[in-house]
Amino acid sequence: MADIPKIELRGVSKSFGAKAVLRDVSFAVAPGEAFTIIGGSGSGKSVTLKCILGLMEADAGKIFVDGEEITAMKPAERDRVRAKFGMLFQGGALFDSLSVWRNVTFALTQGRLKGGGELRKIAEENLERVGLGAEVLDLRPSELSGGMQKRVALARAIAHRPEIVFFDEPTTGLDPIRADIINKLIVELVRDLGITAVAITHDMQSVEKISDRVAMLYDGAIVWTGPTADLRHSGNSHVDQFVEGRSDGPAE
Ligand SMILES: Nc1ncnc2c1ncn2[C@@H]1O[C@H](COP(=O)(O)OP(=O)(O)OP(=O)(O)O)[C@@H](O)[C@H]1O
Repeated sequence: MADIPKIELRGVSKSFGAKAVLRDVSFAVAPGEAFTIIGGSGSGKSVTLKCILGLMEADAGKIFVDGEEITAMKPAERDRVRAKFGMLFQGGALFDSLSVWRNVTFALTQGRLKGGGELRKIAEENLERVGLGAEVLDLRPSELSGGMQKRVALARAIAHRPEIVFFDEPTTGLDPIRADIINKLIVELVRDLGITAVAITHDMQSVEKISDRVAMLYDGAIVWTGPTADLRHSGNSHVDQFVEGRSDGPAE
């Protein structure tokens, strides 16, 4: 059982009209591993994530979660698998018409209806995990700073105890200090809750802090995969250019 990847993509391809945006993408993420997909703008990171989440259909290839092929599943079966997923959206995607605690417990109110008191308690526990106190429970997201909003979004992503959490550009819009705090929190949550993490980002600090392993997408294809420790001596010119943030190199 230990050999079954938590997530596996085999030969996934996707085109929009004549434009191939994913070309034969394959990778596997082990249980408990933190895996990050890097790549420049338009390289296909978001489309990869959307295919795994089932928000987009791949044209070819297979996607497996815990050894089950989700690309062959009926919608109800897919929902069962999707219940294992948590998601931290790029902008946080909090509902400003709802209080912080209602935002954190939003996924828990879908289907398994719990009483308000119980939900509030769950919100409090999860907010505590991300370093926020009970004083924020009744505030609206707009009353919080960007860094605090990100924490609330993190608390929401983990509140239903997902097995796999997807992080879409987790540090976007944060200054380096707050970005570092969020990166540390992600590392702690992944470790403490035994989560498998899949992130997409172009923030190198975030990549190095949160990932065990990295894959680089270039023009829709995986051009390198390896441990984070090898990123700075990958021997791959695309990775070098990305890591050093240079404008000269294979990517124009
Ligand atoms: N719904 C769509 N219809 C047509 N083209 C799309 C669609 N979604 C994405 N694309 C194209 O697919 C390519 C890959 O996009 P994607 O959003 O995955 O890039 P990305 O690596 O996430 O970039 P960024 O870092 O800028 O978010 C881009 O050329 C984009 O224009």
